[in-house]
Amino acid sequence: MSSTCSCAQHVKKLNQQISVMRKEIKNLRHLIDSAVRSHRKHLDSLLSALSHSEQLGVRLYPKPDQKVQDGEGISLEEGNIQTVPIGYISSCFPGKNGTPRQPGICGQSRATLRIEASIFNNPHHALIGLEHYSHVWVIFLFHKNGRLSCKAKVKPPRLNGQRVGVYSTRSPHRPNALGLTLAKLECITGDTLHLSGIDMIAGTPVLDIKPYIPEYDSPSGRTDFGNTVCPETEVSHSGGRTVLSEEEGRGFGFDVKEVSAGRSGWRRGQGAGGESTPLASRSRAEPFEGRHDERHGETEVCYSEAPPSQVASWVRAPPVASLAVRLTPHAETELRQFQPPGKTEPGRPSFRFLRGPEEAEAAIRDVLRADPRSVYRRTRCPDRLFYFVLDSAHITCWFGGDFAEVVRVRPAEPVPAGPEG
Ligand SMILES: C[S@@+](CC[C@H](N)C(=O)[O-])C[C@H]1O[C@@H](n2cnc3c(N)ncnc32)[C@H](O)[C@@H]1O
Repeated sequence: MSSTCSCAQHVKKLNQQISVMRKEIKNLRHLIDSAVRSHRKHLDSLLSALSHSEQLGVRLYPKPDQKVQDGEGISLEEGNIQTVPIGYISSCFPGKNGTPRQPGICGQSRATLRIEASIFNNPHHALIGLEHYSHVWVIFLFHKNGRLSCKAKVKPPRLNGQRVGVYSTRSPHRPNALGLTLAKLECITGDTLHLSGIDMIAGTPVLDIKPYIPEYDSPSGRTDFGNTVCPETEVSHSGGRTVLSEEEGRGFGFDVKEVSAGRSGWRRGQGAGGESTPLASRSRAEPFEGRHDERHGETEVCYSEAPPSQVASWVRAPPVASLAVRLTPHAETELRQFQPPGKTEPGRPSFRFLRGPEEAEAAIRDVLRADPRSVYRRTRCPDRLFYFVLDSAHITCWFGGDFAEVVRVRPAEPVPAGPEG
């Protein structure tokens, strides 16, 4: 009897211990789950930061609470994409120094883009029909930005230290670090695009290519914009509206007189309560005078004939002047030593992209005319020598008040081959 009793007690005790252990296991599971979740979140943000900057093609794992879609866990609907470069730029600019700030600065700047075989079974098939276009949009990643930037205001070099909103500029330092360049399509050979007028450094990962179609992409090529001045184009508002005082306007280079003369300016399309003024529905062809409102210190200006598009005046009339460029006779002689691509006379360097010393000289002049120095270099250390590499030439120059002089042109170190080349 007593042995049956102690046995039952023993079983009861064991059951109690098992139930305690079950609870502990459950708690541990909870702890492990939440640790995994938080590590995943951390890992996700690290991976997305990496994928934004240098580690292209990194797969984002599904978030713990996110539905797995297409086996990838990446939701287009939430604005997430997995970027895979379709190719890498090979360009005559191996580094950022001296690379034009916009494609229009240096028409001779050349590059090639080979579509990766890993993207399509037949990469050249993806280019069929593109030969009918003269220009292409290149969408790329600023992979050499160093770190991601989320600053709302930036200081574009053309504004010489003044800050403006990042989205009013083409600064490389922006969230998502995407660049957009309109390049000339020289020709296509197989799976490779030959481009000119570029502002991308060698090794730039390209995410997409689209044909440039003025009928779609340029307001002057489109008819669907109609003849009205859209209220959204307004810059000057007040009371729930953005106010740009005359002084601020001038700070950014707007000039009322200039505007009245119909050359450039900003306009206001709505009244104080947001109601449309006659300006908002004014025809492009109708003349309209610039006005200054003394009470509010605001300026309301309209083009005498509204152009198809409007551009901030600092783009066309930057506070930084362009420079006169000259080469010393010694530098000129050194430049003449360079041969066009494919020529291999012993003892003389060859270009990889540029067609010869004349084209290189034109490119050097274009690059320097636009003053490629950072605002810091220009203002804080103007007397320092400036170096940049153009194709296979290493250029040394110095800057005076309103000129740049090339003093030396030497063969550059060979550029490494592969995606970075
Ligand atoms: C001002 S951005 C403009 C690029 C493009 N046209 C745009 O508007 O998006 C051009 C400058 O970006 C820099 N750059 C070019 N390729 C880059 C890359 N892959 N990574 C980081 N910076 C780059 C060069 O210094 C170049 O002068």
